[in-house]
Formats: sequence, structure tokens, C-alpha cells
Amino acid sequence: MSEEAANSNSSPASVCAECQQPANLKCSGCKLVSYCSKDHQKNNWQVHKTLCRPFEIQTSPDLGKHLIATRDIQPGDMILCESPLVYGPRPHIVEAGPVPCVGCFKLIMCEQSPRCDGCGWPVCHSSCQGLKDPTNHGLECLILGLRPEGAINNFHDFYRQDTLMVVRCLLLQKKGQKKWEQLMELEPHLEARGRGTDVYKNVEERIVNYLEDNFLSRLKDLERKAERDLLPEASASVIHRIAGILDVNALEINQDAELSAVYPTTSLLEHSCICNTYHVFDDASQNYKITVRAAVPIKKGEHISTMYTHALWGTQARREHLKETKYFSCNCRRCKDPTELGTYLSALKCIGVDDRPCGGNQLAINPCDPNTEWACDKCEVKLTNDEVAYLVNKIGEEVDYVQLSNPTVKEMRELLTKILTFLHPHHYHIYSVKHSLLQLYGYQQGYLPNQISDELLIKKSEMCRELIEVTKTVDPGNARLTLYSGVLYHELFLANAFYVKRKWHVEDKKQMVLLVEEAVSALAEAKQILKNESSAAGQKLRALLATSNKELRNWMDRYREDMETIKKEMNATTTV
Ligand SMILES: C[S@@+](CC[C@H](N)C(=O)[O-])C[C@H]1O[C@@H](n2cnc3c(N)ncnc32)[C@H](O)[C@@H]1O
Repeated sequence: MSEEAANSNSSPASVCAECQQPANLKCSGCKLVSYCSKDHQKNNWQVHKTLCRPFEIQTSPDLGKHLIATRDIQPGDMILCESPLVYGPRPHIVEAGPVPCVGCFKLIMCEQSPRCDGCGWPVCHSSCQGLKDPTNHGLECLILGLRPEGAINNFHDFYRQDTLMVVRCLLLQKKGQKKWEQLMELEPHLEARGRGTDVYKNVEERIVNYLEDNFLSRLKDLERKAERDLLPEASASVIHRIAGILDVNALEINQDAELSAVYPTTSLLEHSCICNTYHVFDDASQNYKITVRAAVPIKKGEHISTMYTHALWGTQARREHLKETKYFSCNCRRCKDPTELGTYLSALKCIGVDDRPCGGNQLAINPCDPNTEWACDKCEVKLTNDEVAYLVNKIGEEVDYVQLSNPTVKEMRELLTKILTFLHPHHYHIYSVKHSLLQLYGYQQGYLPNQISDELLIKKSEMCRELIEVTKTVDPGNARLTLYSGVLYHELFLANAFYVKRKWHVEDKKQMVLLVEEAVSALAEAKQILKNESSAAGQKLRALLATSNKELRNWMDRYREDMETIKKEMNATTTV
């Protein structure tokens, strides 16, 4: 919780928690404690910070450590704000192309980039700010510099940024024992990553051997000469543990830099496929602090959750992903519900008997059982899980292939028609195709605003409304799908706006006013949803919203009188 966070307080009876004098400021985190000044709030922070948090950490056999709300929390309320224990380049292998600078994580081409003066690793600039910073590259530079030679080819094998998070974790032993202890307490799931497993072999070859051969063996030589431990714990088993901790707990920081971080308390948040928090990251100048806020109302006693997987995948895909990467089986209310809260994101159309579709939906009988049968909600037809998985995977491959090949509207519509034979109109593959298709309407040659037919504009608005409903159901607080939702609301605005401009003098004006009103609120909704989106795509979309807003205001200024008159008529009709 930020000690700076104080809001003006309307209640005159409050007294300052520090000096007991009348107080006008309230802690914006818990809104329970008042202060007479920011200085007194700062002074009181050491005492208040533990009380301020609206949660307690509990432990259960199913979940391990997790967070429970200790009071009602409103959407937008801060739940916690903290600095990372450690941050560094994402632990992903990069075999070719750009890699993150070890000082600032901006993507660079390692073959052509300058080198760090200390260790010789590729950097964006030899004076990059992060290079000397001990919380960043500063300390690891000493270890990486132990390898005297530099690369002349195979740069990606030689400079393995994906192993640096482990080095930074090991170095916590030097930087602060408390952080090291906090890190080592996090869940590594070693029982699922033991000798003989693929992940064990992978970590052994990819991280343990690389670090040992290139740096740690040299460090041991130095330790022997110096007759003291420079890095007391750096054995293979510690490295395996750290690799597990990183895989299970690290968060990817979405600032268009190749960066990940581990946080002491945020890492304890449990997963839910319909989660109740969102988080935002500060930038490098604030050391990538994270702020977790409530996305929806959270009642005292409820679990506080985040999402570890993709909110728009179907139940089987989400559960498999969680099992593979986080080693648990999710049993949240969305996973347990065959209709996924009425969205039908995993449902298939029933093919019926003798190729005569019955109009029903095929749904998993027990979605949390990997061998579940599927049954039609209208007729007797059943399918095995293997049959469903085969079909859904094949369709997924085709959808990926078409989407990656820069498709035309015609190709996308053909794909949609084809897969609608098998899948419910809200199946997640259909969602994905519709989401892409509606972004071609109005943009692709032949479908530009002055070319697209009235019918397709109406269709585009309908598709936006349909997908908005699905998105709102699985992500009610816009915790995860901000870009998807932002695009949908903006495209709904555009489709309505084009249509109204075209038809204002032709069609029923009341209908037109309703479309304008929907467009205005869609634009406002998009703006609200995207306000914390820090990615480049989010910033681009916000700029588009600003342009759209200007155009809308200009248009409305022109027709304001007309609109007012029609609205009055509409109100009068409703009142009568
Ligand atoms: C990031 S850690 C969360 C903190 C962890 N519970 C602990 O005790 O350190 C992720 C791990 O928590 C557990 N977990 C999180 N959400 C869960 C859920 N919905 N159901 C079961 N286990 C869950 C799993 O073991 C998972 O690998």
C-alpha cells in the first residue's frame, strides 16, 4: 500500500492516527484511517501498513497459501501494492531474432548491438541505466563477467538471457537475506518436477549446465581462492527449486519489454477462471511495483483471485494449461459448469442422427473429468471426449492457420461458415474468428466505410454486442480481457456511427437516436476499460478512441437540435 495514498476526507469528526488532531485526509487504501497531513501519514505507515491490507493469508490443503478478504472490498479498491522480490528478462528461450537488453529489457539484435563494459553481454547502449543498478544488471554483471571469452557466432546459445532470472534469484542471497528467504518460501512444485520428468531434464540442460559450465564453476574457483562463500547456495538442487518457483510464481510484465518479476504477496493469489482482481505495473522508474485492485465487489470472507491462463479459452484448454504449467486441477464454478456460465464457450453443435442436426448443443457431462462423455442437451447423441478434443484441435489449427495468413473478409467468412457447422456460435474458436472478422469490416479494401453494405454494418454491430455479452460474463470486471473488450466497444461505436451518418436522413429517426446513444456509451465504456492498459496496443487504441470521440462530438454538434427534438418526442411517448 502506498504511504502516499491519501484522499480528502469529508467526515469532520476524524482524528489523525499519528497525532490525534482533526484530520482531513483518509488512507485511500482502506479508507478507515485518517491523517492531518501527508507527513503524518508517511510517519504512521510502518504501523498502518499491516492493518491497511483488506485480506489475510490463509493456508488450505487444496490451495496452499491464498488470500481471503477481511472486509468488503469495492471495485477499484486497492488490495495490495508492492515491489518485486526480483525482476529480469523473461525465462523464455530465444533461438533467433531480438533478445532483451540486460539493462532495460528493450528488444535488441544481439549480433549487432554494443556490449556491456563489465561482462560483454549484448545491451542497447553501453551507458544503459540498468547496467550499473544493483537491483538490475549491476550484481549479475560480476558473475557474467567471470567468463572471459566473447561470442563470435551462435550468439543466442552463448548469451542465454532466459537463465538470468535464476542468476538474479541466486544473487538475492547477497542483496538481502529477507528477500531470499521470502523467495525460497514460494511454491516450487518439486514433486511434479522430479528426476525423470521432461521438465527436470530441460532445466538441467537449459539452466543448470549452462550456468555451471560458464559461470558457477569459475565462481567456485574464486571462492576456494578467497576461502569464503561468495554465493553460499548455488547447487543444482537450489537451481531446480528456483526454476520451479519462477515457473509457478513469476508474472510477465506487460510493458512491451521482455520482462518478468516475482512478488512476495501477489504470488500467493490463487487462480480462478472468473477472477475478481486486476493488476497494473509501474514502470522501471518505480522498480516495477505492482498494484492489485478489486475488479468486482468482493465480500468479506471471499477468496481473492487472479487468472493464470487465458480467459477466452474453453474449459478443457484452460484446465490442461493449468495442469501442465501450474500443476493443479482447477475446479472453479466456471470449470464445473458445462455451459461456462451460460456462454457456451466450449459447446459444440449436435450433429444429430443420420446427419440430421437436432438443434441441440453437445456439452461435457462433467467438465472437470478429463475423460468425460459429452451429451446433447436435446437428443440422445453422445460423444467421447477424444472425439470432441480431436475436432476442436483440428478446428483450432485451421483457425490459427487462416488468421496468420492475413486473410481476406471472404476467407474469414468462409471459415466462419465452415466451423459454424460444428461449433456453438459462441464457441471460443468462433469468438476468435468473429473478433477478427469484425475488425476487417470497415478496414479492408472493398469493405471500407464508404463501400461496406448496410447489411454488413448491421451485422458488425450485432457481432460486437454478442461478443461483448460473452466477454462480460467471463470477465465481469474487465480484469483480463481489456484489449478484447476495448476493441469490441470501439468497433460497435464505429459500426453504429457509420450507419447513422449514412441513414440519418432516410430511416426512422428514433431508431437512429438509439444507435447514437449506444455508440456514445460504447465509446465511454471503451475509454473506461482501457484506462489502465499500458501495452502499445492499448495506447494505440486509446489514441483511436480520442479521434473517434472528436468525430462523434462534431457530428453531434451538427445534429444536436434534431436529436433533442426526437429525444423529447421519444420521452413523451414513453410517458404516455
Ligand atoms: C502462484 S502459486 C500461489 C501460492 C501457493 N498457493 C502457495 O502456497 O505458495 C500457484 C500455486 O497455488 C496453487 N493454486 C492456485 N490456485 C489454485 C486453485 N484454484 N486450485 C488449486 N490450487 C491452486 C497451485 O498449487 C499453484 O501451482
